[in-house]
Amino acid sequence: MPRVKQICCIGAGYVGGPTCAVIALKCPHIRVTIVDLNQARIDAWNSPDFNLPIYEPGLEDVVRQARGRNLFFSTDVDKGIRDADLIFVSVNTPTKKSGVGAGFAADLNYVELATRRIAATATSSKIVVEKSTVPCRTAESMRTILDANSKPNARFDILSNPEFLAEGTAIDDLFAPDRVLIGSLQTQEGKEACAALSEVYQNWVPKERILTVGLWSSELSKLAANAMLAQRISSVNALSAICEATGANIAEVAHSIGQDSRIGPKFLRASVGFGGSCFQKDILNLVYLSESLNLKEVAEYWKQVVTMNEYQKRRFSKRVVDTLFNTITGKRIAVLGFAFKADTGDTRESAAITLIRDFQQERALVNIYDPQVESNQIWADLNEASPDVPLETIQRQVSICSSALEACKNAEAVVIATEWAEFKTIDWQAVYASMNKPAFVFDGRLLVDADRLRSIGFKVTVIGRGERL
Ligand SMILES: NC(=O)C1=CN([C@@H]2O[C@H](COP(=O)(O)OP(=O)(O)OC[C@H]3O[C@@H](n4cnc5c(N)ncnc54)[C@H](O)[C@@H]3O)[C@@H](O)[C@H]2O)C=CC1
Ligand SMILES: O=C(O)[C@H]1O[C@H](OP(=O)(O)OP(=O)(O)OC[C@H]2O[C@@H](n3ccc(=O)[nH]c3=O)[C@H](O)[C@@H]2O)[C@H](O)[C@@H](O)[C@@H]1O
Repeated sequence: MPRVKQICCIGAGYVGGPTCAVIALKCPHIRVTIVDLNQARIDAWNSPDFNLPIYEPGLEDVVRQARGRNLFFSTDVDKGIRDADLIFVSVNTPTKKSGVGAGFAADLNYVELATRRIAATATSSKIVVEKSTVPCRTAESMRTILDANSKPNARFDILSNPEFLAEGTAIDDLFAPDRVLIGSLQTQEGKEACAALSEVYQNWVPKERILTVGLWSSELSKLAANAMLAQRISSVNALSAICEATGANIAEVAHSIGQDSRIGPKFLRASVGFGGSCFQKDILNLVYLSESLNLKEVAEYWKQVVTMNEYQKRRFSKRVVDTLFNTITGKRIAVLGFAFKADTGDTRESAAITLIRDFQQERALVNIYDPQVESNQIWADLNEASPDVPLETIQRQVSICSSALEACKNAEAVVIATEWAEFKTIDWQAVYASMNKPAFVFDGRLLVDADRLRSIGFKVTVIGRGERL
């Protein structure tokens, strides 16, 4: 198998952009072109002042070093495909909104369109790599489409190479991944294609961290990893409810169980609920797969992880209402953080959206502050969350603020929805002085020093702690 010289990545999103920018940085001998149908997105990747379409610590530096050298962004999808010997398919795979499997199955329309485009355009042999998260055996459908539509002389090898980066730490994750997973058919050609992709990663990833497995194992491992990570959060959040009812402290419980080396300390932080574009979507995908395989009990088991997450969000907003004397009508609530986690501007499935919708339904006034999320994104998300409420009505109830201090002014309560580091160092004394009394803080992220805030005068409620205000 010849060495990979040109890579094309279809999809310039949160995964395709950072992943292939890092490949370009680490492999100066490979020409990497990232293509997308979305002109605005490509323009942003190409912007002279590096005003990139996604916020990710360290990303700008990578793009500055590689762009124009061996990293290119383009809307010319066909040229990208034609020139490449290896093509990543890194398009979105959202949950289906209608038709068979609506609400559970992955919408593979974008993967199919990209695959058809490859078949229609390629005039020489290619390695096609599934980077998107897809249901088990998607590679088989891709093969059928490619075989039925390919031009003479074009032969395709299909690999699965799921991505495990987390937003906010994408560049660190890509520089030093726990593992790179490559799935291939166990044929001679499949193994050679796998070796060619492995060689690309070996430019910076130690060989022992590159795992090569069968195609179906690789596809399923991605869904399984996300399901198990989300399951840990739902487990710890379920325990947080018990803590609140008993006086135990979830931070102490998580620390105690995490010291067991079989459990480990990571990913045990109780929260207002997990968000992000993938956990819920991938679990629902696993639920759908299990149901299609007639594995009803397995489907129910995984579904409970999502059910618990919904319960956690509801439980938190109810606690806010209960604590504020059973009504928040006409009261001003400052929500600090709108992104689904810190260090990203991404709001997909953010718990903050559900909380704010609940507060709107209770007819509260809401002030929002987030250091990275753009106002138009916040309005779009709130509009989508309450499709029956006109945007003008939402905008009469909700204000977007440019600092935490501004958001908290004249508020009855502060709700911490995202764990941005800057919320730890707010001038809480000044916040207290500017709020109505009694001034409440609801910490949904185990972020603040509750005792210090109480000494200032705040009444503090922390997720997973049931003690006095
Ligand atoms: N966001 C994340 O942190 C992670 C996402 N994933 C998976 O990676 C995949 C991509 O996710 P994101 O990058 O977040 O999605 P995204 O929505 O940010 O980006 C996907 C891009 O693909 C483009 N696209 C769609 N169809 C196309 C076509 N036929 N030709 C050219 N461009 C096309 C869209 O315009 C969009 O810019 C999904 O399957 C997701 O589950 C995996 C690991 C992490
Ligand atoms: O497939 C994907 O999209 C990615 O999904 C997650 O990454 P991401 O969603 O970007 O971010 P996480 O750090 O996993 O956080 C997800 C959500 O869980 C929450 N969380 C995380 C950890 C924790 O202990 N508690 C907790 O509530 C976060 O605040 C956030 O809302 C996985 O961590 C990645 O490995 C995976 O590649």
